[in-house]
Amino acid sequence: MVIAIRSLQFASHGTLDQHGFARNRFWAVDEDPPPFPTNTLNKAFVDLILKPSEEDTKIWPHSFEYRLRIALGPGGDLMLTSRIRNTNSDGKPFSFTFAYHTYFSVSDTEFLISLFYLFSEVRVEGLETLDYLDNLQNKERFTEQGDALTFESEVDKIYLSTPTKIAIIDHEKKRTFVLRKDGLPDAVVWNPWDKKAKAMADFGDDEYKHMLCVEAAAVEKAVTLKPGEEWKGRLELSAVPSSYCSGQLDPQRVLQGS
Ligand SMILES: O=P(O)(O)OC[C@H]1O[C@@H](O)[C@H](O)[C@@H](O)[C@@H]1O
Repeated sequence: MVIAIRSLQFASHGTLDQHGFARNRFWAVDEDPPPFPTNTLNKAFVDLILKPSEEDTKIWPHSFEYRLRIALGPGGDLMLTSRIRNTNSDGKPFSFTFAYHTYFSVSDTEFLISLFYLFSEVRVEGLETLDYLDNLQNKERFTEQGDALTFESEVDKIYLSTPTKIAIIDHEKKRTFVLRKDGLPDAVVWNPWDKKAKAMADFGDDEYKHMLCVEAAAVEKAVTLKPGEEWKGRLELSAVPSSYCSGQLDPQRVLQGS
């Protein structure tokens, strides 16, 4: 799994370059972060901080502190907590969009034809029937139809008002990634598929078959902070064993399970 932080802008949803600048900067270790409102039992964590450089303020004229805690739970769960504070001294608010750009390694996103039926090895559950903005169609709004999401071509969608829990079910690997999120109402689902993969310099031609991006995000409505205000966006990722019988998956177990 690969994670990049897209802030203070998701993709082209703003005035900055694609995905903003936070992901391309060197972060410092935050030796003395302000306490978290709720204490976690996780002992394995690192706190990082990003403050704008002079160059950054030329492209985004605001002062901020972006704190990121990366924590590992005892079972291998990964917890990412971002805290962004407006430290402007000129009294000005600022707005930003955000996404945790999480790439998941999956067995095969393509449809396989088995002897008796057509099925996909990889499905996403939790987003069915929701509205989404389609990045491939000028961010037009549509409503998802049907059951869990499967993949047979390029996809680049921003699902809106999503539940706090989303599952990526990998039949072949018998593994489910569970995303739990807080403060991040949207979810981006992205796979470049074959043509775009070939056109991307940092992406292998066939890698689209074995990856899927499902990203906890705040895109449709930008977050606005007045000076002194802080925003928090949290993502928890776990990988749990999953199986299915007779080709049928039990989505309720995945979505309602712990
Ligand atoms: O290659 P990048 O800049 O990390 O972006 C990859 C993709 O990331 C997705 O999150 C976006 O929705 C896509 O539009 C974008 O192409």
